[in-house]
Amino acid sequence: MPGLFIVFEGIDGSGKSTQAKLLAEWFKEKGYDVILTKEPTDTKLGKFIREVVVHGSLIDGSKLSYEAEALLFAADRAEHVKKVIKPALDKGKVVICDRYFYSSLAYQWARGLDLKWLMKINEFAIKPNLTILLDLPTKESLKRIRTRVDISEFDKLWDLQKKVRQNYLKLAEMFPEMKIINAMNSVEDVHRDIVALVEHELL
Ligand SMILES: Nc1ncnc2c1ncn2[C@@H]1O[C@H](COP(=O)(O)OP(=O)(O)O)[C@@H](O)[C@H]1O
Ligand SMILES: Cc1cn([C@H]2C[C@H](O)[C@@H](COP(=O)(O)OP(=O)(O)O)O2)c(=O)[nH]c1=O
Repeated sequence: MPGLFIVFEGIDGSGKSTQAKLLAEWFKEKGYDVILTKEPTDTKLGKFIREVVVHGSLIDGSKLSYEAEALLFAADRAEHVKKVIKPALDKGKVVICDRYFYSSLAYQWARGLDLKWLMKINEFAIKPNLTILLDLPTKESLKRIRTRVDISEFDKLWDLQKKVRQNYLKLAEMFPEMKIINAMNSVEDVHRDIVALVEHELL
């Protein structure tokens, strides 16, 4: 049986890591063979990206150009698809991924890069069976991650997150596999809504 590929997307603090873990547990309890993965990956390349791009440039633009950032995320994804995601799907596993190419479209588009170019450099990325967009107001997401962000960066992060949220909502109109879940509810209620969506769309 071919595997199932499920992706979580959303702005920082929308609950992706929390919900991805809960859904992986849910599948495991049903007897499925599940892998839980994320982007940037935990490889040397992914760690490099997190260090140089995410922490170096979350706000003010990194030492790297935005084009170079986009290509780095795409390079990490190429390795991820080829060495982790596709082999697991070929073995019939459920692959749950916290961020995927939609993050590149939403975030690098917000940096002013051309959407068509971003789609081109990610065209190798296999399409998920289901992409879950956890949507919530920027204000709430920033409240949830306030401990992670240096207070001096807050305003610029606010602007970026607002733009990224709008981009995600536009992407949801472009990609039929992307479904919107209200991330404002409690952890349990969001999980319940996600399970209902998975059962309706995939099982
Ligand atoms: N539905 C929710 N309601 C309130 N807080 C939440 C909810 N989901 C996650 N959180 C909290 O918000 C923070 C960010 O959650 P996380 O899953 O790390 O988000 P992301 O991976 O999207 O950045 C964590 O402290 C988490 O415990
Ligand atoms: C995968 C990916 C992430 N990103 C950004 C989104 C996040 O700010 C950061 C990834 O860090 P992450 O640990 O996912 O942040 P969070 O858990 O708060 O969502 O990198 C891109 O800009 N492009 C991409 O292709």
